[in-house]
Amino acid sequence: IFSHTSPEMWFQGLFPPSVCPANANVDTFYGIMFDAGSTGTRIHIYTFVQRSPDQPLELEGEIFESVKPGLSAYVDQPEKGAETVRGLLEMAEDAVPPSHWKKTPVVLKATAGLRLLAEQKAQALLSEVREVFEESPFLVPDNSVSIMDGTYEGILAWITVNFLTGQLYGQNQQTFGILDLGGASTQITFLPHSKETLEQTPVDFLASFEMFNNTYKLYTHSYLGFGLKAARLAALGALEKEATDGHMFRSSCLPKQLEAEWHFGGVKYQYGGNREGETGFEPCYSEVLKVVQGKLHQPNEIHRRSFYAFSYYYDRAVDTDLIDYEKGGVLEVRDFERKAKEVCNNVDSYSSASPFLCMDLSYIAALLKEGFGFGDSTLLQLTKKVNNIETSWTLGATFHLLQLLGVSH
Ligand SMILES: Nc1ncnc2c1ncn2[C@@H]1O[C@H](COP(=O)(O)OP(=O)(O)O)[C@@H](O)[C@H]1O
Ligand SMILES: [Ca+2]
Repeated sequence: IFSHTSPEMWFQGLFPPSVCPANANVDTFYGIMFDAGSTGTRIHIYTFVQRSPDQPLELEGEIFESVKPGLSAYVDQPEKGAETVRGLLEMAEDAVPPSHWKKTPVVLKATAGLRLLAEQKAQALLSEVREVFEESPFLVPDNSVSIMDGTYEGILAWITVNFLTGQLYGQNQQTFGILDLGGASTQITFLPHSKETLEQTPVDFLASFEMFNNTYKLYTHSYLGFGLKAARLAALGALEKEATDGHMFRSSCLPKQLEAEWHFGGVKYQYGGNREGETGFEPCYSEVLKVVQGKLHQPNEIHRRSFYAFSYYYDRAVDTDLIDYEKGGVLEVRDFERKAKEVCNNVDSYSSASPFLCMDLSYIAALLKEGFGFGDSTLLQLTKKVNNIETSWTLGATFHLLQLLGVSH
């Protein structure tokens, strides 16, 4: 039965991979990146292989885990917050072989949740996390625990998506823009082709960097306070008020009879439906419109670029069966508005899913159309994973980290 097998084939199977001559030079590297988001903390453990010293690293796989709530919910209990990081880091001890621990870097970058906290409180949280890192067996680079600048959030997510879809190397590069809708902030990033865009854009919306022997000048901006959950508070009028305690914030986007409370960023809010007044899509849309109208820069060129959208764009599209949770899909901007009408005009029958569904969908429609200025028929690619890797800024950040440490070229 082995007569068709050549001798080389025979021997190949006999060598364990690490001593097999064909693989003699293969090196494995690991990188651990924490995303301390406003609604949750996530660990991404990436595995890379290098087939020979003169070849680039290849991404082999990712292990991903997350916990809720995010660090900012522990604003007055920093040690407890850091414990959530410790729990996730223990997973990394199982995922990375002990022989590699000392050279595997671990980094945490916090986003909008911590940007919104008082400086001192945010620093207290970060310093507790630093202690957890120092006690771990991993490599802790300088400045390994920090709040990330919003500009990087956009650039790094852009790198991730365009790397995973194969746009950053080889011929025929047609990069995709990205739209990320977090809890507290939202990002838009794309590679402008036209000179007009570069001329008409405020300089702090443009960022240049080098990657894989190319120079890119990206349009990118992170809007703090325009994430989905921050937008809920803005729509409810809860951001203008000094004392939120005991005040009931009402909205035409919520089920009429609803009264409930909600915790975000360590603050408790009470909210409810418009018992006396109107409810439904029309009044709701004008509420959320006030949050975005005239507040965002509208680059003309977005009408001619293709965009990937993720985070809450993805989650709310899944919640309303616009796309499949596993497969994602392609939507038009108008699909969000259509769903918003459907949900808002029957808000009571959807309230078991989430009382905020009408408000969230209306906000997404308003953000896309009146905020960024997208057309009704603009196509959005909704994706959670590409080739089984999460479409998160964390991969771009890990590339950058390995480059800084001299592990990759
Ligand atoms: N690794 C991930 N893959 C896909 N979606 C993610 C990932 N991490 C976070 N999200 C999504 O991001 C949204 C929450 O944003 P978050 O990161 O907590 O806030 P912010 O970016 O404003 O700090 C949620 O929709 C969540 O599903
Ligand atoms: Ca995020």
